[in-house]
Amino acid sequence: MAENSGQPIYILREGTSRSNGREAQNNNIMAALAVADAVRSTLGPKGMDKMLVDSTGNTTVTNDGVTILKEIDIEHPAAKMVVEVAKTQDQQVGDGTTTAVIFAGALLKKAQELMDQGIHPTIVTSGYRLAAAKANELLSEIAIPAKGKDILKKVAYTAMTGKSAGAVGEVLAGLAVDAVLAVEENGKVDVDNIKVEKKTGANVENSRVVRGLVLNKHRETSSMPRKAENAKVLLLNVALDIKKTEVDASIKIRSPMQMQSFLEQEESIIRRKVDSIKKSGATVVFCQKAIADLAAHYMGKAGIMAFKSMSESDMAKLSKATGGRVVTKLDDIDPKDLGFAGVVEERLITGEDDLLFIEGCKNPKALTILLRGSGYTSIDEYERALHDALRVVGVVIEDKKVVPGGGAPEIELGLRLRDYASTVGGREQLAIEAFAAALDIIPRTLAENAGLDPIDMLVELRSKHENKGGKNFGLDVFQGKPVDMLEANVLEPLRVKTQAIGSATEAATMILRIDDVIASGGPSDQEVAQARAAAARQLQGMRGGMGGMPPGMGM
Ligand SMILES: Nc1ncnc2c1ncn2[C@@H]1O[C@H](COP(=O)(O)OP(=O)(O)O)[C@@H](O)[C@H]1O
Ligand SMILES: [Mg+2]
Repeated sequence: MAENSGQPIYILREGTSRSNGREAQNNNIMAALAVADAVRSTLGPKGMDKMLVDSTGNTTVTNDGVTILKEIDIEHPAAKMVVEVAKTQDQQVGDGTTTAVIFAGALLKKAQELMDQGIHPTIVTSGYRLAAAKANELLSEIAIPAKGKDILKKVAYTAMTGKSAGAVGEVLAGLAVDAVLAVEENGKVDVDNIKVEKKTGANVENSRVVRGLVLNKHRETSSMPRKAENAKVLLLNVALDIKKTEVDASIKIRSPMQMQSFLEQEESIIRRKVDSIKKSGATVVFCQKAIADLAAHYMGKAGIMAFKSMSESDMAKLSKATGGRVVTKLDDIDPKDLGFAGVVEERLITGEDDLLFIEGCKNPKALTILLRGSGYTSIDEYERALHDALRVVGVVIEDKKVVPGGGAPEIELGLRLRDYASTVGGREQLAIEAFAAALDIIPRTLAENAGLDPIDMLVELRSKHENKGGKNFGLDVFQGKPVDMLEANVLEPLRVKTQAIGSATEAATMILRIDDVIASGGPSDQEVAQARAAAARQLQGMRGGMGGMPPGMGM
């Protein structure tokens, strides 16, 4: 509203809510803090789980930050920005989502304290940016070079502790490392090459990495063999039936002779198609299109296994795994286009279901983790744990750098950033110190969630880090004291920390720079009721000949 010769001017539609200045900032900070608080209790190996029940009654039991935040309906725009932090973290690294969110919350809380002391938000945000850039630099100094399967296993295990999968972490860590190493290509890892096939009905110890693929497919007829060894795999994108005519055509058959010759002709077409498959030497056929019964029959007689209606994505995976090329013409199939698999076999799994195993492939860049579990809830949480483990192992193979866990890097950064702050001076120094203090939220929360005294633990950790050789000390939540995290085998990818700090800072500074919230949004129930009442009043007024303007419409 602005004043113009005494008359108020309304520039916003009626019903628009607006808050500005400190009020807007406080509201946004409160909303963001609420998000951080929602996941805080899940941090670390001793974090609690949350049970999420959706509107259809499906339940998820999880301790995964991003899963929780994705499931709960969040409305507030500033809160959504914090949820985005978790999503970005998940996309970029696959772990550290809770850390990132809690840290964003801590940054905002510290910012609020500074603003209460009269420090302008722009000073806070520029101090935060300086601190984040310095933190990045310091982190690469703290980082430890990582090579070898052993370290990868430790990283995988660390990423999963705290998930319900903790007890089976060893099994899952082994699976994750084997799978990722198998798909690594020139130092790059695409975990999309790894398919996780969940199957309940057995313990997780029965899970395994299938070097190749596991598909939910069955051979066309039972006359085909169940198993093909040293299989030559043909990937076909041609239908194995009679070509349908493009236009509607009908054939008039006037005599049994004609019928006979018509059928013979059909048969010979199909026979020719199968013959060219036989000639190529293929013993297993995956066909993206249809397979006529007669074609299946001939192939069965020739000892060829065949599968129809394959999806395009399965064909792509098959091509990657077996080294075969998808063939679109049946004449003169080049034997070089055939893929290879040691075994293709339809196998019974726990007596309930047949699955198709394609194993021992020549070039197993696509593979499957056959994940077993006794129940749907637990197997889903194993899958989430495995998802984190696959990602962090891939990240460490790519970056070759790890940092100790248990709050060690946060404590070390906190100390070093305080030193750095004094070199910057001025008011920004206060913001950098606040950033350093905000980092304490990680070890503090780890301690709280383990039922330990956070103040004592922070003091002990800091004194370790102030001594020479103490930079890798983190909180061992099981022993309840600072321990060298290298010796405790608690290791995380460097990228988990750089990403968490980077995106938390970005979200916090973005939220701090907002000083005006103008929300038009859909009306709330209450607003709808108010609007109805106003309309009724107006109508009454008109009937009474008063011609009243609705409130807020005045010029
Ligand atoms: N065995 C352990 N001892 C102490 N801290 C651990 C251990 N395992 C993991 N952590 C710490 O737990 C934190 C991660 O907790 P987690 O619940 O997985 O949240 P996030 O979603 O941030 O990954 C990290 O700070 C990590 O170093
Ligand atoms: Mg984690």
